[in-house]
Amino acid sequence: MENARRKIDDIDHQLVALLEERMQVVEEVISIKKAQTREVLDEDREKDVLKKVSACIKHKEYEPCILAIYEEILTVSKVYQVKKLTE
Ligand SMILES: C=C(O[C@@H]1C=C(C(=O)O)C=C[C@H]1O)C(=O)O
Repeated sequence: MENARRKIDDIDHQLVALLEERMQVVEEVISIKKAQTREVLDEDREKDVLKKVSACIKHKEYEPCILAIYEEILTVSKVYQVKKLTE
């Protein structure tokens, strides 16, 4: 059990770094949307993101789990953008 949990802790460490990196790019998107007065929601882009994510998944049995996580990432990304664009 300890060994498995150590592996999960290590993966979480990597995931957090990548999520922080993703949010930093979202900051760039916020600046562009502000400058171009564009909507936060871009449904076509979201469909494309989810399509690309699905295509990366090697173990198809994990697809529903990973897509559920991604739906949440997209939601949180939009909530953050709306907050930053309205404050
Ligand atoms: C980041 C963007 O804003 C929103 C959030 C997205 C994301 O986090 O990937 C994708 C599309 C948009 O609904 C974007 O437009 O690229």
